[in-house]
Amino acid sequence: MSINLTYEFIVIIPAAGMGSRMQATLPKQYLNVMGQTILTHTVNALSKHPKLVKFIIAVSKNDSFIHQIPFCDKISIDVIEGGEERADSVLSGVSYAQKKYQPKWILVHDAARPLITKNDVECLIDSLGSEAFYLTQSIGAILATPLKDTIKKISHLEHGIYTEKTEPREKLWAAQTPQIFPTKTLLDALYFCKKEGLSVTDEASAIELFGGRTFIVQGSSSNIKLTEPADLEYIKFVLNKRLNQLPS
Ligand SMILES: Nc1ccn([C@@H]2O[C@H](COP(=O)(O)OP(=O)(O)OP(=O)(O)O)[C@@H](O)[C@H]2O)c(=O)n1
Ligand SMILES: C[C@](O)(CO)[C@H](O)COP(=O)(O)O
Repeated sequence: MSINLTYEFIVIIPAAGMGSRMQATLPKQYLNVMGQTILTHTVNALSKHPKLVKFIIAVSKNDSFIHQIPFCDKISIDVIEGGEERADSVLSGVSYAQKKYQPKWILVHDAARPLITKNDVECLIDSLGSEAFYLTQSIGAILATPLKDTIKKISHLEHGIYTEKTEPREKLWAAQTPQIFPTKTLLDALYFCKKEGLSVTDEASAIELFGGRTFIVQGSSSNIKLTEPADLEYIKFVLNKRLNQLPS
């Protein structure tokens, strides 16, 4: 498959988690909603954007589900082995993509975020060519949303936990995915964090620890990550509305 790596993009989809917080009988990315797995909904949602042409799905070593999923033939998928932590799965995916396709840019999107929209992906990709991206000297971009609650930094004592002074809410946003970075830089940043034993929960954190800056694009509050049981009810509700084109 030839990929026009100037105007087309590859997406790493970390899907090797166990979904322990979900407390389900199978990993949450394989839970069935309206006849399709969460992972299928996520891949289908991403594939609505014409510039996303290759999906590299990182699954756990003993995954027995992925090859039973009937993805649409038009969607080009490579399946690789993920790792112990999310960052390891992303590192495996980016390393594989770099070796096989040498893409200039790479996107990373959680399998557990099935409500991503074509418009949000478009806004993220478009931001790379914006004056603001250039003027902020950013090297990549992420979707994120402003917080609705006041966030408290905590400290622990044996008697309980208490609050510490923290940043004002206006300066704190909730990161989502997709996150997009130059492939080589992201690969170097993830290797650096791995080598230094620095635990990161998203790609932007690795880039920041590696000395880079990340541009923020406001995403949709509906682009939640399936984490706990209550999230599944919301995802079912939104998917049902979209599939039945009810006004949101
Ligand atoms: N070793 C891991 C851990 C997580 N992920 C993926 O990273 C995404 C976000 O991670 P998270 O929501 O934490 O998923 P889990 O680790 O499965 O959830 P939990 O922490 O509740 O076990 C998910 O799509 C998950 O499949 C991964 O590819 N490899
Ligand atoms: C990448 C992410 O979805 C951004 O909010 C989040 O960090 C994933 O965290 P998790 O603990 O692996 O779910």
